[in-house]
Amino acid sequence: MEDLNLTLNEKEVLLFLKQKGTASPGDIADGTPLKIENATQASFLLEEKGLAEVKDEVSEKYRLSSEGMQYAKKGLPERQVINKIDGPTPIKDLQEMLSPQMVGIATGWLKRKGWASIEKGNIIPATDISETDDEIALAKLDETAVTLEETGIDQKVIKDLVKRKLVEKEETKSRTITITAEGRKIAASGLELTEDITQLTSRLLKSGEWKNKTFRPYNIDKPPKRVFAAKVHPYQRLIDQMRQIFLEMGFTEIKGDIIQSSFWNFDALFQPQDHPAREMQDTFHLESRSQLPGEYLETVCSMHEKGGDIESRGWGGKWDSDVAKRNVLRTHTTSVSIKHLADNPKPPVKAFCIDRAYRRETIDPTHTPEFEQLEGVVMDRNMSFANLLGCLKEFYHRMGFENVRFRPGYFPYTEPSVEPEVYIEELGWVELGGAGIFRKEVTEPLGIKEPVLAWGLGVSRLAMLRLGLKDLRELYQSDIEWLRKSPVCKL
Ligand SMILES: N[C@@H](Cc1ccccc1)C(=O)O
Repeated sequence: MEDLNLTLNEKEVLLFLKQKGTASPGDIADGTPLKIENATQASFLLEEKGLAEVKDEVSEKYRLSSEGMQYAKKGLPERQVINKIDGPTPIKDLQEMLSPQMVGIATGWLKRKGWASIEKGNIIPATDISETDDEIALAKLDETAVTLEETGIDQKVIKDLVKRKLVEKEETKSRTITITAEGRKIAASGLELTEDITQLTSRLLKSGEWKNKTFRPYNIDKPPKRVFAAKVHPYQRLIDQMRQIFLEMGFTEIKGDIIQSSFWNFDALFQPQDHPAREMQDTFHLESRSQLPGEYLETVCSMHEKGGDIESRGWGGKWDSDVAKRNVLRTHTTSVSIKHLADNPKPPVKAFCIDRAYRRETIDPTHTPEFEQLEGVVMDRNMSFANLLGCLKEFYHRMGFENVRFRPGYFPYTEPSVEPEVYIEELGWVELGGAGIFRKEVTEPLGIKEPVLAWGLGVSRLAMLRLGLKDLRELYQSDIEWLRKSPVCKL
């Protein structure tokens, strides 16, 4: 006998079917020790092995509605009307005899069936008013549901009766299991109601029971379940790669608070207090307030109001320290850079920060209110604009972008300012952030004497390009199929 590894339940079902040929799961449950669920499950397994066939059918049954029951007894409204008259009769008289409602229903059908015509408020009966199919059908039905085959009623006739709400349709699902020729062969080949042992237990060994048991052999043809190895999220992998590049270029990683005072997020960066980026619609403002760093208050205030002691006119107007105290979710990681510089005003400083920033953006395929930035600063004697461009170029080269260029840009805190762009096949030049040399208006009030190169690069943009995504949101949604498909590396 071919080894089919039948379970005890499958054997039960097969032996039952051997006698009955065809049975429902209910029949099997009645005739074996199995529950309906187990009988069903075993039947499907038998089907997979070609020993049985499972068939699901929906059968339609019909029964009279309560209205239908009444008419089956007294006749359809049109029949009741026609029975009451033997010549032209005023509708009004009929309405009194029966009911206005009944006559209302009847008139339509009288016309449709050609049993009567209606003229000037009179019903004039026709000569031939023989029994119609719907009446015959009505007489055959009652409150127990039956199939059309059982009654011989025509499909079209029953449909009309259902539409008239005189008959109700009931759908019942039924499942039958039929043994196949192969199944019969197996069932007849001395099938025993014992189950193969799949696990050898210490109990079986100690008692010696194992000697009389049959063991299920290994099935080496069965395809194993796919396993998915754990891996680092592709976005995290890219972030780690960027981090690694800056570390290798001799930078130190810095971290800062997500909640920043407006002072560090805006004022220390010489952003005027009436700058539109500070508005509610662009920035997440918090109710809490921060203490301001006393040592820089006067210098920053003076820089904003009149340009401090340097050759600058400042923004003019009054600088309000209460505005600077307001907390925000950092709108850029530049707040982390500037605080780090204030804390470390002596050269050299070479630091980067790769972290989240927050802006009030309407979410769409290219905007999310949370996103990552790659921020960096270099402060040292004789640092030049050329050093800045070289540094960024080097980073992008190491990321695998060959063509890098810089377009003039504007930020309130840098001069000159540029926007680095990389060239992507199919897309052309893609802008990837901002960079520049911090203005004296930024560095002076914090006691920084050397030039500072600074940049803030978009990380998620770069990730979209590298991972071939059309929608930024995929980076944050953990779509399991996408994650499984994304390669760990490309060769
Ligand atoms: N903070 C800027 C980027 C930037 C950082 C540093 C210098 C110049 C520009 C931004 O978020 O877009």
